Amino acid sequence: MPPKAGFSRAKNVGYDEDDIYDDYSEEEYAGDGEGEGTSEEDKEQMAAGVIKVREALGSEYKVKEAEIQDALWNYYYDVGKSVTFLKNKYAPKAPTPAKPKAVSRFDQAAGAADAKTPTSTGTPKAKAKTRGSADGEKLADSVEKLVVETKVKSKSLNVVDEYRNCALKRVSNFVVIGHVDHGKSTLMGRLLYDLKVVDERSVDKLRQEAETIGKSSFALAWLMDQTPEERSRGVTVDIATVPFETEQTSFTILDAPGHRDFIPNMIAGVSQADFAVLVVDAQENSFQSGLKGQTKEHALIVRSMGIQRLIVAVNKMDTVSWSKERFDKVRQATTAFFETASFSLKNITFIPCAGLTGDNVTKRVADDNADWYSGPTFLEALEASEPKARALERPLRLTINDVFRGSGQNPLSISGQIEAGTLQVGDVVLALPSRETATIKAIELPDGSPADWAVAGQIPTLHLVDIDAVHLRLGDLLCAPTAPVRLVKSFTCKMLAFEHVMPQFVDVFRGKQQVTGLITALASILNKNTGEVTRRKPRIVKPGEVARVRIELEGSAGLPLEVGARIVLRDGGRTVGAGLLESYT
Ligand SMILES: Nc1nc2c(ncn2[C@@H]2O[C@H](COP(=O)(O)OP(=O)(O)OP(=O)(O)O)[C@@H](O)[C@H]2O)c(=O)[nH]1
Repeated sequence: MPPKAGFSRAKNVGYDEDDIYDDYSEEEYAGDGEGEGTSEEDKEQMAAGVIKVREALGSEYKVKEAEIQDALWNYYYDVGKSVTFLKNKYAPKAPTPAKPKAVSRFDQAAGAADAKTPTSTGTPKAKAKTRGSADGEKLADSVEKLVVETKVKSKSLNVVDEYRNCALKRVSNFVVIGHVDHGKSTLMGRLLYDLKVVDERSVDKLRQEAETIGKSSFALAWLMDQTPEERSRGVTVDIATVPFETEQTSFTILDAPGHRDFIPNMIAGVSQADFAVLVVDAQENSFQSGLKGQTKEHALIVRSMGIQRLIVAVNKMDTVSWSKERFDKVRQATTAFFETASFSLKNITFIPCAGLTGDNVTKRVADDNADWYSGPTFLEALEASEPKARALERPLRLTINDVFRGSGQNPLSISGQIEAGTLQVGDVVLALPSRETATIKAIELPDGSPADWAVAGQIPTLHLVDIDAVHLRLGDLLCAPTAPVRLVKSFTCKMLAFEHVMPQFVDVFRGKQQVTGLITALASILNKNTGEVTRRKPRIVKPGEVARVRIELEGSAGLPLEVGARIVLRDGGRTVGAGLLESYT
């Protein structure tokens, strides 16, 4: 629907019109000459829209009529998008505790550094003063003083040397993506079963449980989907991280849900992966619905999050009698799409397999109809996938996947992937966005063994002290307090558009962290391969185009972002684009 005349675009989007509309004459912007007032049709649509939005919001949300109108106008009378936007903006607040908000220890430390006082945890400073420092400078002194307060002893190891001198197995993490029901969990369950990661008794138990609810084929999938909620619904609702080992490699599976409602979880999984396994159902009808659904969306997200290597498991081959023709068709149809999504075909391996029967998963397919296939098994393709280079020398960055209460000795634990740098017992880490510090009391590796240190690529469990659980949430970032990540409120990114993109509201995701933002300016369209500017100040970005856009985040918190960070933009439950942060202010 075209922009409607009679409302001032600038009134609720808050950007400088000149930035965007420089290229366009007044007439062009005003559409086809209906700029003088609101038409009857507009008024009717607006009135009907307001009623529908009010209904959808219910009595919980106290939103003024003018705000609803603004939202409807901004989203061209799309009720769904307006409701999502208003719900995000006016989510009912939890009752605030009577106690005034404590200043985080990080801010206290920053304040202390500013004041150059010798004590690290002295009286909280005025907010304005602490903020400046909390954004990254002058912290080293204060943080060192915080370390002194902890009772956890550090061995002060040179972790990079320790790592280089020990013969650790290669670490490789992969995300499993694909349309709902194409068999992701079953394939992973089969892999774990055949590699004897799970014992026969547990599988028998799951089989019996599955049979009692008449879904015996789900037993293998349940090895991956462990929570009771997931079992009763038969879908995966969060990222399951499951470690397993082969002779050469310590793998971690990041099993992401296929439903579109859970795409934010998938984004979080993808941002931690070295490569991706895309599971595609070989059957014609399912394959086609996947192409219209999450098969494409997931593959695009994966590519825009910087993943180059893809294993395409053409699954359920048993249901198509291991037909070479069917396999070739799936390969052809997906290859065409991968090329447009800027994948390099040399990095893509297609494997025909059947997770349910186990054929071509860890052992070669026995079916005579599959004589035509002489390529690798799924497991061999996993082994052949090189993990990304690890940034060991950079400051610590770890995204939290899980926060939980461990044993009595370890009342607060987190797990997550170290994206960059190293850590060791006794280290003080800074949590963002809470700006609280914590001390690492103990480290556990994915196989449950204790460790003195861990490095980029690994997904350790950290037992923490000197912090309260309220300061740590899924998706938060732990970083080196001496080199903190900035909480960014506006930035420029290079974005691949999945849908038409204009100046509009979007949900900005950094992994699982999410903040509402506004695309305030479309600066230019770029050549996909060279990055050169091909057009300045476009009015709209079309699906498949790469553009440089400016985004302002709402609220005061911001997102912890650095140059090179990958972000995903969603709107009303759809992924509209994904990008790479180029600069921020
Ligand atoms: N015949 C056959 N059925 C399979 C195969 N793999 C999975 N299935 C069946 O397909 C259905 C869906 O499998 P899941 O593994 O739960 O699919 P999923 O992609 O993990 O689904 P979500 O977790 O909801 O995203 C189940 O009934 C499986 O038993 C296969 O290789 N052959």
